Amino acid sequence: MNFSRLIKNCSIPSRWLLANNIRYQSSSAAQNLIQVDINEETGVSVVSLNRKPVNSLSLELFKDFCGVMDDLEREKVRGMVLKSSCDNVFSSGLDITELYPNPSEERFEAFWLWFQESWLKLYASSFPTVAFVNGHAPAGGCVFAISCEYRLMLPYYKIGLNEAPVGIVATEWVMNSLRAVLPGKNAERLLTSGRLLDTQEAFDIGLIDQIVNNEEEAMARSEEFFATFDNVPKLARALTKQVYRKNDLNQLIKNRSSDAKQFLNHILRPETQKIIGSYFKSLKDRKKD
Ligand SMILES: CC/C=C\C/C=C\CCC/C=C/CC(=O)SCCNC(=O)CCNC(=O)[C@H](O)C(C)(C)COP(=O)(O)OP(=O)(O)OC[C@H]1O[C@@H](n2cnc3c(N)ncnc32)[C@H](O)[C@@H]1OP(=O)(O)O
Repeated sequence: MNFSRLIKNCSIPSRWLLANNIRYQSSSAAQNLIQVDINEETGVSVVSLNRKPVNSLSLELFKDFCGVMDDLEREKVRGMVLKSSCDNVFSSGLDITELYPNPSEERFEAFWLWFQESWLKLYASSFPTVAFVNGHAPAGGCVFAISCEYRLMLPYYKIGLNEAPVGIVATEWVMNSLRAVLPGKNAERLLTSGRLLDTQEAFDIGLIDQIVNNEEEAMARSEEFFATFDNVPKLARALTKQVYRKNDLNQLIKNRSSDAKQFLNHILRPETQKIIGSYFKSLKDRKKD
């Protein structure tokens, strides 16, 4: 695969307003990896990640997610609630089988570029976004949540960026998304310790905005959040958000290719493969105990 062509096809245009230049083709219509439900009355769209059993994030899921985001931009939805349709898990993060054992360069580059693209589309979406964290949200799952504008979470689950203990160094755009939600000191501690916080701890440090007890409450709180923008012209709101987030977006847009190469080099290092391998084995072994 020609890497520079792939980058070009995936690139956000220089205006960095999001792009319809990626031709979206559902990679997995039969698998239905993302479910979308638009409420015609309220204009709110509920997007459910649906890759059983734990919403691990694969290349196909990222592609489908980008397609859904393009559709919602075209539909001019009033707001989006991102949730999971898996029991107890919002998303278990990147699909470890995309990282281990020794992924092919071609697959990995495509995987990483669609991950970047998913983040760009979510982080710069013109419509307001709420993450309803209705299950555990480690690593890449937390990245999805912190890229939204508002976070609601059910009690007794875990959220955080546990990349470091898994042998992965979070990339700068992920760190920037966290810094946008948490004051510097707490963000750095969360990243360097890789600690997963329970719902109450996440609320106490401001990683999530509200604790909700069920989906009904989550939808009511989301509606309240969307209503705060009802008297704001849509374009002014969208541009304000995008200009506010411009530095974070540009950091990735300018470095997409090197970001992907750096991550691939890091993942393919024998020491990294060894750490991810034993982590993955421990996940599997947990079940046998
Ligand atoms: C130089 C470097 C530059 C840049 C680096 C950049 C960036 C980083 C930015 C983002 C990076 C993210 C990295 C990741 O996301 S790595 C993934 C990390 N995820 C985790 O650590 C979570 C692992 N999973 C769990 O803890 C539990 O599964 C969970 C609590 C989510 C759910 O528990 P539950 O008991 O309900 O289910 P399980 O029995 O554990 O799981 C069911 C089966 O699913 C498999 N599984 C779980 N998670 C994953 C995964 N992430 N990928 C693939 N497979 C996964 C699990 O093994 C079970 O499989 P079977 O045993 O049934 O075969």
